[in-house]
Amino acid sequence: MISAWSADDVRAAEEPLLAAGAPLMARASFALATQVLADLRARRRHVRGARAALLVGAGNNGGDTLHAGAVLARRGVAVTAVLTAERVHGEGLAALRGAGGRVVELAAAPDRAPAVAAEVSAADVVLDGLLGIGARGALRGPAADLVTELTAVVGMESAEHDRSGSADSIPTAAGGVTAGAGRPWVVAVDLPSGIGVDDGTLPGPVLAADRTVTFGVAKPGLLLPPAARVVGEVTVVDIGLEPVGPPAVRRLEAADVAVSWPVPGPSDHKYTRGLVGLVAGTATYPGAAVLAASAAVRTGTGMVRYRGSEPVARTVLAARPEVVTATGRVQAWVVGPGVPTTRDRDDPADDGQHDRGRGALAVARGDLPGMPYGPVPAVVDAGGLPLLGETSPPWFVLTPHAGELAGLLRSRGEDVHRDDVEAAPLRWARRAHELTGATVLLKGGVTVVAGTEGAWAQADAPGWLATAGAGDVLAGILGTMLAARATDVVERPALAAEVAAAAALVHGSAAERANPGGPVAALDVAEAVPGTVSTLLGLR
Ligand SMILES: NC(=O)C1=CN([C@@H]2O[C@H](COP(=O)(O)OP(=O)(O)OC[C@H]3O[C@@H](n4cnc5c(N)ncnc54)[C@H](OP(=O)(O)O)[C@@H]3O)[C@@H](O)[C@H]2O)[C@@H](O)CC1
Ligand SMILES: Nc1ncnc2c1ncn2[C@@H]1O[C@H](COP(=O)(O)OP(=O)(O)O)[C@@H](O)[C@H]1O
Ligand SMILES: [K+]
Repeated sequence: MISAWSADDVRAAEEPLLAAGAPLMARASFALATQVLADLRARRRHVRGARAALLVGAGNNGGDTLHAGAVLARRGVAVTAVLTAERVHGEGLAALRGAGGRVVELAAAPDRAPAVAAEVSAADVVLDGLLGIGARGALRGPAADLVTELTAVVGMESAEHDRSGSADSIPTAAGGVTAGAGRPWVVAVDLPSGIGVDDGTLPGPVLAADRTVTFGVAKPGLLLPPAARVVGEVTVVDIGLEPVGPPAVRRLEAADVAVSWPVPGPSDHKYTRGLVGLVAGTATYPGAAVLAASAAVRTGTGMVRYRGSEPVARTVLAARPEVVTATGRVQAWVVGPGVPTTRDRDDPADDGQHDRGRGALAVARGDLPGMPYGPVPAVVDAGGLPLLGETSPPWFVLTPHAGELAGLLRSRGEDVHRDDVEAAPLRWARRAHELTGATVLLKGGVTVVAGTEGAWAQADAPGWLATAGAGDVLAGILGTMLAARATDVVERPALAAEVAAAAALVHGSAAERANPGGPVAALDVAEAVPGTVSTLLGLR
């Protein structure tokens, strides 16, 4: 698991260490320099003679960068520091000068930004030390001018990396092109300057990194979209920080999902494994029912009970003969894939699914006295979202994409559109959780989950997963995972968010497995789930 703490929590963790005289900046800058030297060695034969450009801001982030630059200069790297503020970290500057580094004072001559950017872009490696956790809002002044010029020269996309990463690395969510000749390797110091440290927003110009060397612990902005696209490979270096309190954002790794996977034992039978009830598909969208049912079956449910019109049920059974249409006990409901979003009960395209969906959600909420089958978790997707009541329990997991989330929020009085959600996914997922009470899984290239305790950000899927029906597959996977742990999820509401994050990991990993490095169809993703799960379980 990768855990990220807010800027305030990091400062609070630093305080006692600094008071005790711990050399945090020395540790941070030495680790940074060591990583930069390793990257240089990997990219060219000799470190000696390589050119490094340091982008230096007013604060300690610039201090880290200057100290690291001094280490590089002593190893024979030709180091130039571009100072974007009139006052920068004094000790760091003295160290760099003492090691033979060159200094360019951009703050004194801001109109030189284009010429300085051209020089910086000719370096082998650029260290972005303009802003760290002290960042407030978009980059301003000479730092903003320089980054704007640089992004025009070197581009906004970061380089492609090995997705597997190393033990202390977070695989990138970016993708993109390999940093080739003519484009410097960009290393962000603590974080790419100008990202929203705690919310992952991109309020202004940001130089996309190939690697981020972050100190002590990850910061939320490194995991969250859209900033997660510009962080490159994240390397967390230990400087002795131990934040107290829960992390703000977490990311599950495969091994985390493996340890909590419910593996059936000799005393299990289909009713103990969890039954999924599925209200999905209409005559207009029968495929969604097939996809969700296939995914639920392939994730290892005890049984799928399908609820829908007879022609759609026949289509589902033709694809998945394991599915049952008889009514009975259900441990988790999936409501809404392939169901139209209209609120009109008389819509002929509705096929009766709105009424079935409302009924299922009432059972899942535990609203029906005398009904023995609730409360149980529910996945509420697509056309199920408008069926929600004013408030929902946290064991309901809503699975909108950005457009659907904006619609849900508008229906509750927020003036928000798809673009707003895409610019600040965590903020709006949280808002939807506050307004509805439900756990909210917001789908996207990085999937964000907001629940009763903290948030999750999963970046497991290749871009190829952005294909019709992929969301229906996720709904089926999540339904099975919730059904298997139904009692726990209802009793411990925070668990719903963790299971949702785990489902996003399984979904993304299955997409990668279905056709590594190439296009996938939604049904192929469902078919790849059993193999994905056995590979995960091999990690136990
Ligand atoms: N504490 C420690 O010992 C350790 C700290 N460490 C390192 O320190 C970093 C945090 O350092 P920090 O607190 O000095 O803040 P930092 O991010 O460098 O910048 C603040 C400066 O930037 C300015 N500024 C703010 N927003 C701006 C904007 N949008 N555009 C332009 N300027 C802006 C702001 O000016 P102000 O807004 O206050 O006028 C202020 O001058 C941390 O990320 C890590 O790298 C490690 O070495 C471990 C040990
Ligand atoms: N750029 C991307 N990279 C990786 N996964 C993506 C990307 N865009 C979307 N996805 C994933 O693809 C799925 C699309 O779901 P959705 O939009 O509901 O499609 P549909 O309604 O057609 O099933 C989601 O799980 C989402 O997280
Ligand atoms: K930085």
